Amino acid sequence: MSSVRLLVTGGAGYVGSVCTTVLLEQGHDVVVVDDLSTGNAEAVPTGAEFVEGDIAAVADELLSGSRFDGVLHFGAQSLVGESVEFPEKYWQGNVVTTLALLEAVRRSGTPRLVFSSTAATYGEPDSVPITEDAPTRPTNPYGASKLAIDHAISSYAHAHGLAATSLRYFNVAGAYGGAGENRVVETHLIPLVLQVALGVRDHISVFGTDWPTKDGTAVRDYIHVKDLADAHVLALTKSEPGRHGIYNLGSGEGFTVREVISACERVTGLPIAAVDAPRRAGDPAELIASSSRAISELGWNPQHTDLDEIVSDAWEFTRSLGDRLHAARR
Ligand SMILES: O=c1ccn([C@@H]2O[C@H](COP(=O)(O)OP(=O)(O)O[C@H]3O[C@H](CO)[C@H](O)[C@H](O)[C@H]3O)[C@@H](O)[C@H]2O)c(=O)[nH]1
Repeated sequence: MSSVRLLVTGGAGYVGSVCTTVLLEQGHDVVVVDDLSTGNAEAVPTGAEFVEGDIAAVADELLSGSRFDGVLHFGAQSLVGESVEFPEKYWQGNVVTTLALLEAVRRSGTPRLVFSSTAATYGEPDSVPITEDAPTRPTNPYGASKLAIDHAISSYAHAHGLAATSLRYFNVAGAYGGAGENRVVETHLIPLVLQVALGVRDHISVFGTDWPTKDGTAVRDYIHVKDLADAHVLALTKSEPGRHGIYNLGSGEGFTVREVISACERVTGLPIAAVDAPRRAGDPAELIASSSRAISELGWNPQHTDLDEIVSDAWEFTRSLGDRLHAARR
């Protein structure tokens, strides 16, 4: 793809910052917009122009002010447990904000949109691996809000000729180009387990040990954030006006929570204390992706599917945070 000008929402967050790094490496011109409600200004990669602000408030002015070739929309509220407790944050922060962004895209005639959708749109699957034709029955407001947005994007694509793509991420992990998982409030399994290895936390809670899985703990499909970023670039290149492509992105292999903890022990060479805990509200038992549509239609070719490699990159990043993590937990 020759050099293009792109607006990245949520570019101070984990996935958004890694994608921005990859887009900059490929010579594209990137403007990041982020309200820093969950991201860090220092995560915005050098070389990107940074606009601090609420996406809904600034999108119209930004997109109509100068021509953009596309928008990559990462900015979102994305914690399953929190969405059960505070659904309003998800309907407002995800759906209302994205509707404002879609209107700004339509009014400015911006031709392309890539949206961060999620495995949570499927809910508890009838069978795995999950294809894009599986029923969408989200089990939490987070997944429901992302599904509502997917529907809105479809109708905008069909009515207004937008070239749109929704990428349904499974469990993103790992690090790339100095960017990794570094949230103010961390709830994700791999960074938390690695914080135990680093001595920042004394144990990891295992949410649910009575799931119908091989060791009773929940199964997830972990995808390396660099492979995910590559899929975004392909989505920009391959999307067509008036069409909304939906693609699952995972490695196709499921690992239980206990297997992830073992991988972290292997990679770090350190023992990790785990304590059994009740199930977390809104969690499904097992999520494994079929990414065959992304592979055949987008030409996606994931390079980092080995769990130990994903954990190893995450560990390098977690160690680089070192003292700052200790200070934050004090
Ligand atoms: O301290 C913890 C944290 C997590 N888990 C378990 O580990 C698994 C993975 O949990 P994460 O919080 O790391 O990830 P989720 O599967 O909840 O969520 C991920 O997948 C979702 C789709 O289902 C969304 O896309 C979300 O943004 C993304 O982070 C789950 O079974 C969870 O219950 C624990 O046992 N202990």
